[in-house]
Amino acid sequence: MANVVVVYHSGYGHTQRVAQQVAQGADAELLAIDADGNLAEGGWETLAGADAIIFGTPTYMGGPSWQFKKFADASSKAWFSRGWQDKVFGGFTASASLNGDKGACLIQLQTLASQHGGLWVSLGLLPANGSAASRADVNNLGGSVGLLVQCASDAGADQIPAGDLETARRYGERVAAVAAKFKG
Ligand SMILES: Cc1cc2nc3c(=O)[nH]c(=O)nc-3n(C[C@H](O)[C@H](O)[C@H](O)COP(=O)(O)O)c2cc1C
Repeated sequence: MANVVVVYHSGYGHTQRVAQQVAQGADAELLAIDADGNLAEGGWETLAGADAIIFGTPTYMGGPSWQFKKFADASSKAWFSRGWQDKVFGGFTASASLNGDKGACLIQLQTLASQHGGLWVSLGLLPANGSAASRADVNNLGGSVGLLVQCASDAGADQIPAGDLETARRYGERVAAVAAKFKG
């Protein structure tokens, strides 16, 4: 079994709930980036030992939160030593609007993984985009690069649509399965 770590920032709990779903699917360890953009003691060592790393951030102003970006910039230490080379990577983001520029945010996560020489895992699920589709369906937002989650701006994390939560769980499963294949 692969060792998967979900490292995420969440300002108001939405991304945290998604991270929990992804971690459940992947049987992964959760690693929070705090409100100052830092990891708890031992966090970098945990990431160094991972077979797969899944990045999570809310979309703020069309990109990752500044706390996530601080983490991303701090990961340049691992970049210098190629510490994350050939690890498996995935990523997700949550935002309030149906579109909300989540795609632009995900591309930044994919680029971060690529800077590290990682192997990016796509969402791998067909979109539910027929006329009968609803927000209770898996991949109703029609993502492909990674996991997209939407929750209304006045709704709490407990109101994230069921379809998005199930999509999150399945994406976690997929990243873990890919990582296990590479581990052999
Ligand atoms: C500073 C800020 C910027 C935001 N920018 C966007 C945005 O660009 N697109 C969008 O759809 N939602 C945006 N939102 C809404 C959040 O993405 C959304 O509420 C998300 O669920 C918050 O996740 P969190 O609770 O994990 O922080 C923004 C919220 C904040 C506080």
